[in-house]
Amino acid sequence: MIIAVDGPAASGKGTLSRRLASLYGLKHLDTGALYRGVAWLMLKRDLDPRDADQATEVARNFDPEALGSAELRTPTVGRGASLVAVHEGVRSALFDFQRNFGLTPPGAVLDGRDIGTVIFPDATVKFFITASPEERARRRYEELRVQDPSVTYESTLEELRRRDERDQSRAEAPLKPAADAEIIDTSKLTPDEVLARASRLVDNALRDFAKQG
Ligand SMILES: Nc1ncnc2c1ncn2[C@@H]1O[C@H](COP(=O)(O)OP(=O)(O)OP(=O)(O)O)[C@@H](O)[C@H]1O
Ligand SMILES: Nc1ccn([C@@H]2O[C@H](COP(=O)(O)O)[C@@H](O)[C@H]2O)c(=O)n1
Repeated sequence: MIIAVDGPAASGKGTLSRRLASLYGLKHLDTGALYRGVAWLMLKRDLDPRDADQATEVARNFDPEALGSAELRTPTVGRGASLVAVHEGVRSALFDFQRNFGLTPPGAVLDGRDIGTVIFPDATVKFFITASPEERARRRYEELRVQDPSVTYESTLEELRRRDERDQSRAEAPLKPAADAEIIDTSKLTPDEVLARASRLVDNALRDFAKQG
């Protein structure tokens, strides 16, 4: 079983994905970490994430050690990730890794921006998790200010809007809900309520699958 979970930054897709994976005994892949990893490797080597050839080269020789970096979740790396993510070469270099991860038993929950539209258009169930920019900025600000007291809510909201715009308007695999995705707005829902809503849909899909035999 493949569960695709897409949505904008800080919408709660990682939280839901981890909980779905645990509930259904599946693996979980945060695909944003791959783009963050490419950006982090480039920044560490003083390379410009806007350079398509260099970004593609780094993605083709991706070093999984990057996924362990403590700097992966910083705003600078997040911004770099959305810059490397526009390059077609980077996206195709990361394609096989994501497909292979999902297709290896026992199946997986993958969260990102293009899982239901590009990576697994044939996913068993697809979700598009969203929330208002203000609520997403509030959540991200609460996380970031623990590490860096100089971060402000206003700068977090501005960066989040800029990232939404870049992710939605790029030519390659833009952020948008798959036509057959269930859209969940988490602005006024607790993580438990989001899980309850999502798992009802997964249970229905599993029931339909069992009936088909
Ligand atoms: N339904 C919710 N209500 C309130 N807070 C939530 C909810 N879901 C997640 N959060 C919190 O919001 C923050 C962002 O959530 P999460 O990391 O799951 O988002 P994300 O969409 O995966 O973000 P990113 O794309 O940047 O990785 C976390 O601190 C998480 O605990
Ligand atoms: N499937 C994906 C996942 C992520 N991206 C890009 O990476 C940036 C960081 O992602 P987070 O989920 O860690 O916030 C994101 O803004 C996207 O630009 C992507 O393109 N496709």
